[in-house]
Amino acid sequence: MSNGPFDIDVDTLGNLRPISKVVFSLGSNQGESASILAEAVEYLAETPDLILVDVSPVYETKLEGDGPPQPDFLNLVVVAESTLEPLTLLDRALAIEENFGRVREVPNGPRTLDIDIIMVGKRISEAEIELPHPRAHERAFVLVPWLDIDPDGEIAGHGRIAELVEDVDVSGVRRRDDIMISAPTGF
Ligand SMILES: Nc1ncnc2c1ncn2[C@@H]1O[C@H](COP(=O)(O)OP(=O)(O)OP(=O)(O)O)[C@@H](O)[C@H]1O
Ligand SMILES: Nc1nc2c(c(=O)[nH]1)N=C(CO)CN2
Repeated sequence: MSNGPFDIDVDTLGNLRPISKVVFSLGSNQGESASILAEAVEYLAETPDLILVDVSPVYETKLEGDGPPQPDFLNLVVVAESTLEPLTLLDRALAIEENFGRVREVPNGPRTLDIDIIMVGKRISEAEIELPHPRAHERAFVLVPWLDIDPDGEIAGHGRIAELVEDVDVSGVRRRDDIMISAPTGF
């Protein structure tokens, strides 16, 4: 098993598999958003070879970026560690989104669940996945929750989240301490 976080894993055949830090951003602004996020965190926690390290507080956030008028979001960030390949993680994220009936009808429209993969260790873009996520460094709904659980976090090519958050407008994000979501298996 693991020699520690973000280290090396030895599988049953003796192969060495690097363990990467993985950061997910989850958002919902359609349906029962708090329960949807809680269930999505459970699905992530049930993913083989993906260990949740921490789940951020929940934030209520105004739409950032383009899109038609729509309800405010609930957002949170999950920090995990995994030996899985980025495209395997993306497949899992898309499968969880589909489980909540996400259909891409209106561009940038409301969504029951959106899971963005912000980073997978030092991995960079390949095939259908952009890494690190190209807009994460300018999004308060990613940086603010992430900072709560990972004060030393960094986005490769952009720097420390503690500094990035100084450059974004945080007036549209509000912590919702009345909504408690944590990983089902203790960490
Ligand atoms: N790092 C990534 N995380 C999640 N999806 C990604 C990533 N890189 C590429 N994609 C692809 O982008 C597609 C479009 O994502 P989606 O429609 O959810 O965009 P969005 O989340 O609304 O906008 P944004 O990309 O600005 O967050 C996904 O289906 C996925 O295949
Ligand atoms: N507040 C907020 N704004 C967004 C969000 C989101 O989750 N929350 N997701 C987006 C596309 O991923 C675009 N804009």
